[in-house]
Amino acid sequence: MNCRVKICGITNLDDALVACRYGADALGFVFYEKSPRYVAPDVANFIVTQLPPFVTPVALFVDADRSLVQSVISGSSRWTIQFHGGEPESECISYQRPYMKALRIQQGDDVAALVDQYPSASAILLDAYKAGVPGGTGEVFDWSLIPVGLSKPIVLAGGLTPSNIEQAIRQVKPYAVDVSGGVELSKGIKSELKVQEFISGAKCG
Ligand SMILES: O=C(O)c1ccccc1NCC(=O)[C@H](O)[C@H](O)COP(=O)(O)O
Repeated sequence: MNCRVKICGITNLDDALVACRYGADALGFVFYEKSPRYVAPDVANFIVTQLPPFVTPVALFVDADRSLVQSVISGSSRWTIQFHGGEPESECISYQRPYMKALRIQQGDDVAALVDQYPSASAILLDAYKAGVPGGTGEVFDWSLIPVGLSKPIVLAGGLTPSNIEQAIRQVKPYAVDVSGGVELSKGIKSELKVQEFISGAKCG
């Protein structure tokens, strides 16, 4: 299948290097202080200096202050940004960095129309909607809501695990997949075995 893989919720160097060793294409760092996967900007920027080439670090924000976004991305030219709140396109584009916009999908959504609101995005991440929780919910949404022929590359997220990743890729055919809770031992700490199984399922399944 050879789908690209982003491992999100990286909080420490060991987990970052394990994910890279098994073939992760991107690593996500959560700069949302209410998250159990929050990582301090200086820790994340240190981890970025240790990453091998061709692995993209992704800085995840939820309706963050401009000063926070600027301070994180000024630490490395390698950062791609993931906006996981209600940020409009005008805000996302204003940092002049490649970005993904996360959309939290629920029944009744017109996914194509939502995607079309972000013509400047590199990709759109589709995650499960859960009231009061901006992300990392561990919940799967109804993949049949995703139409074929969307205008942007799609990163599928939400409740993915080593057990459902092959089915997800077969059904949705996304550009990439994104996982956090499904490869954890505990919140913010990754399981080497689950990371290995997940990436192998996404790339070889
Ligand atoms: O992971 C978090 O704690 C988080 C908090 C606030 C906003 C987004 C968050 N994570 C976003 C991600 O990119 C997750 O990978 C995505 O939501 C899927 O999470 P999961 O269902 O646990 O795989």
